[in-house]
Amino acid sequence: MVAASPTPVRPDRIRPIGLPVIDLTRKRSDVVDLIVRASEELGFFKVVNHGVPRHVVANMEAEAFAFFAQPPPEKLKAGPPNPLGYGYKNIGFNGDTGEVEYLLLHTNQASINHRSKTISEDPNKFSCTVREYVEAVKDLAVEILEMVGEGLRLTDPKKLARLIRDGESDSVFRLNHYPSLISTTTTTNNNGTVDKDNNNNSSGRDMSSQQGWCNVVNGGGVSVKGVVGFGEHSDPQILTLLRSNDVVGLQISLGDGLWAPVSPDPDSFCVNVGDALQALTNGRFISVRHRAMVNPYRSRLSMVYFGAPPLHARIAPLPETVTAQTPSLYRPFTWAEYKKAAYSLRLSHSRLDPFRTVADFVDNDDDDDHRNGFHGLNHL
Ligand SMILES: C=C1C[C@]23C[C@@]1(O)CC[C@H]2[C@@]12CC[C@H](O)[C@@](C)(C(=O)O1)[C@H]2[C@@H]3C(=O)O
Ligand SMILES: O=C(O)CCC(=O)C(=O)O
Ligand SMILES: [Fe+2]
Repeated sequence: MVAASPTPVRPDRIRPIGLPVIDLTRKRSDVVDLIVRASEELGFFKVVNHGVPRHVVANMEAEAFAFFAQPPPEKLKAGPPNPLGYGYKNIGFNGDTGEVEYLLLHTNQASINHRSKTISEDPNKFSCTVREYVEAVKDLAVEILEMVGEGLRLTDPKKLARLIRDGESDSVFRLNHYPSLISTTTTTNNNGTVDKDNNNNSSGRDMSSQQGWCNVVNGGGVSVKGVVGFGEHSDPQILTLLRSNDVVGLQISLGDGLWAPVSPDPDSFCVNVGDALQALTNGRFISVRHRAMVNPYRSRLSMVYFGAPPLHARIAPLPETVTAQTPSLYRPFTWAEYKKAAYSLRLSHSRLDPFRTVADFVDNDDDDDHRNGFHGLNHL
């Protein structure tokens, strides 16, 4: 019997492109235009001079690194994720995995206080640090959404921002740690002497396995290997604000197997349009597909705020985005309904498709057809 040859996987290609960086201290009307343009064209931009105090970010980063540096038994006390809590390698409930460990928290203060008890030996300090960070980043997300409201010329320009400002908002906060592939690295410190960096692979797992490796062709057309930390997906919420340390890893999908690396800048925030904002804008803004790769040499830490509406909030295309030429693409749904559907699907799935008004094409089965332009018929 002849063994079937494996289906060839088209290698992903890396295409470095200039991604939008928006200085929030520029003239407001310019900032509004730049935000709208980036959200329409890519669903992604970076913001600088954002006003989130440096010490707030530094304190959060220190707490996160301290947590992940602990031995596995200590970290496991904060798990398993339900989906909140400490998780390691498993993402969601449907078999997705990645070379990542994480803490997923609800931004509700009672929930943070409760979770902190299993996360830190000084739960008060941990919960205060998270509260300060989440408040500051939420204010930034509110500011951006108010500008989106202005840019879209909404009759109530603050309508979008109110969804995440609401005391009952279902926003979540995630700390992702991508240990480097080597457990001990040597670096040269300021004195010119050599340091051993043991903070890198503290997950206690065997990182030598080749699972999760994929072929990647870089800009010069040379095939290199990359390890996926957090696989391709879009974020379900309204707006995501991500800050990472100065280690490269985040990539934005340009479609067709092309990936744009995001250069790391600890002083900026990356902003992703999420699925809910794509629906609210009737498809005018794009919910960006992205992924995170593991850096072979240095551990990467990302701190991610996902701004979401309250569970009972109704999501439907805003009337200002629906015209005779651009009829409503999505049926109304509540955030609770959307979240439930999201958790029933795999990470890479197109979660908005089942909410489209028109009979459409989706490919939410487990093969790789969506990468080849094949689509199956959706609920007719
Ligand atoms: C596989 C899954 C993990 C996820 C829930 C889901 O079923 C599909 C979406 C995933 C995602 C991506 C963005 C955020 O990191 C996240 C918290 C979210 O809201 O949707 C995760 C979910 C998760 O890890 O629990
Ligand atoms: O860590 C990153 O850079 C990406 C993480 C991410 O996309 C997520 O947590 O949803
Ligand atoms: Fe994401």
